[in-house]
Amino acid sequence: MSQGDRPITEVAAGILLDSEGRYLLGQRPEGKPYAGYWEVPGGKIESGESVFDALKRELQEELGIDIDASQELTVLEYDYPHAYVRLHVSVIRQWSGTPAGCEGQQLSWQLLSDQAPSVEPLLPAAWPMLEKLRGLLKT
Ligand SMILES: Nc1nc2c([nH]c(=O)n2[C@H]2C[C@H](O)[C@@H](COP(=O)(O)OP(=O)(O)OP(=O)(O)O)O2)c(=O)[nH]1
Repeated sequence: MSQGDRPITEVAAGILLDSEGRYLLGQRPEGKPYAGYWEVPGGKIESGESVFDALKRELQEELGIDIDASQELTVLEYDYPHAYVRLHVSVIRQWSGTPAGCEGQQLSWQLLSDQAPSVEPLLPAAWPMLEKLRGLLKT
């Protein structure tokens, strides 16, 4: 699929939410676009994969955890200089294992009640995800 003449990069992103209202951010490793920026864990959906399949795979690869279920939160599009991305964002409340930075990335748990994360910079498209999550938890 494409947006104008730009191909769309489909991405699955997963917000891990713990019982204390904290969510997890990871820092993009060197070598990727926006290296050093903080993001919600996830990555590109490969051909033939469902959003959930991609999320499960990415969370295993990046964090070393296993998930059995996720809740769809929102779909967002963002036009970066390097790519036009469509982010399928899900919330995960249960997982097995302890999240670790398997690709050498730093991780940081953040309180959702705080307006801004204590780490920066955040990928631009991560902000609207956090707003959606706050909205979901208010209802
Ligand atoms: N995971 C994630 N990606 C995001 C977020 N916000 C945002 O704009 N993106 C964009 C950045 C990238 O263009 C794309 C994700 O691709 P990626 O480079 O992390 O994917 P990947 O791990 O499969 O990468 P690759 O090394 O296989 O190329 O989505 C976010 O919060 N989390």
